Amino acid sequence: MSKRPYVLASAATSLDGYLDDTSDERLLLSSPEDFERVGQVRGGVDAILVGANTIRADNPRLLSRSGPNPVKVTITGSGKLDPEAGFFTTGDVEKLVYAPSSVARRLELPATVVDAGEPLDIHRVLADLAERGIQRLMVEGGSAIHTLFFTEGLVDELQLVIAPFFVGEAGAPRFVGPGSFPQGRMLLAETRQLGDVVLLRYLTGQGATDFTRLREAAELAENCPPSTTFRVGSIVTDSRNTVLATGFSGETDPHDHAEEAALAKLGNDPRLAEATIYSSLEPCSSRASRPLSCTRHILDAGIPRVVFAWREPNLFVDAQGTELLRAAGREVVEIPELAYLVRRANSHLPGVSEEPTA
Ligand SMILES: NC(=O)C1=CN([C@@H]2O[C@H](COP(=O)(O)OP(=O)(O)OC[C@H]3O[C@@H](n4cnc5c(N)ncnc54)[C@H](OP(=O)(O)O)[C@@H]3O)[C@@H](O)[C@H]2O)C=CC1
Ligand SMILES: Nc1c(N[C@@H]2O[C@H](COP(=O)(O)O)[C@@H](O)[C@H]2O)[nH]c(=O)[nH]c1=O
Repeated sequence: MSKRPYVLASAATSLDGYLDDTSDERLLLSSPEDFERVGQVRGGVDAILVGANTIRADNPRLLSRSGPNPVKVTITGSGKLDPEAGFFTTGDVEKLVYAPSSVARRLELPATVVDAGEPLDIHRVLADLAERGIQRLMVEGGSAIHTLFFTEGLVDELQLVIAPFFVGEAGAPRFVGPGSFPQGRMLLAETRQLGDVVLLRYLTGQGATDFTRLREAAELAENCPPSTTFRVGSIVTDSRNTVLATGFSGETDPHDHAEEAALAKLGNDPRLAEATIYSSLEPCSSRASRPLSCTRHILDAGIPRVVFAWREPNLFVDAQGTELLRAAGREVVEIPELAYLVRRANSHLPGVSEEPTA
């Protein structure tokens, strides 16, 4: 399977599940606080995708409110896009238009037009985005686009905002249309009130797997003996999410780190070439008590994916595990929503409490 970006679907709906009404005016569903949040989420992704109809209906600019502006992406079957639309004229960023081969050939727009196959193949679009260095893609809709991404099983995370009113118009676009959607319940990772709307953050697929396994890894730290350094838990899984080994700080010796303890149980296991290592704390990059850091152990074991919750604060050393792993081409996923569990397990350390401000 070809690589694709992490896909974050984002939508605001009415109580009865509509994305918009039937008027020509764009319907504001989000509260001011939520529009601010959406602007910040845009600043944290590499690219943002909307369907051609949303460009025609809303004339969005798709700019961030903090951080760099993301690359703008759209897909079209007809090629009917106005070169004067805000999508093309705002933001000093690359604009990508994916179209079927027959349309891409003749399309002239102030953007990079990409042939996406005949008919357009959404998997090919995502593989191309990954090749262009897009690791995190925000998909803002509309209805046809959300339906396509969900029914193709291409969503890792959904950020759904519910506005406190009804639309009630049969012709208005729903969040998604009919289709064959992935089965099973998504994992509710967060709820948040923003003014008079509520944000529901769901994880699916790999996102849900990572969240669940990392929480289990963090809970393993409860086994650590009393310590004057970090209390960490780690789990190594294979490509099918089967647990290969677990470890925690101080497991067999007071100097053991969690990742080191887990990896010591696996030797040169060939399954490590497709494994994921979960560690509640970012893997260490230098050590006083042992010659090899956990980052070095992970690199030497050939593990391609690392998932952690809490960036190592510079209490003892200048931590660079994430940077070193990424520089070596390893995928590093940070899930800061679970960092509170790790801070709680380490509240014996100076300046650390469950709250992020400490
Ligand atoms: N509340 C919210 O969060 C949001 C609301 N919206 C609302 O959603 C509505 C738009 O939704 P909708 O009408 O469903 O349109 P979309 O924005 O989902 O765009 C649909 C268009 O995308 C292109 N497309 C989709 N799938 C394919 C495919 N497989 N191959 C080729 N092209 C494809 C087609 O473009 P073409 O026609 O050019 O061939 C199609 O008409 C608007 O009213 C907008 O305001 C939009 C985003 C967010
Ligand atoms: N109406 C609506 C959304 N609409 C989305 O925002 C896009 C326009 O953003 P901008 O470029 O900043 O003008 C629009 O095209 C659509 O994708 N989003 C939301 O979070 N909440 C809302 O209520």
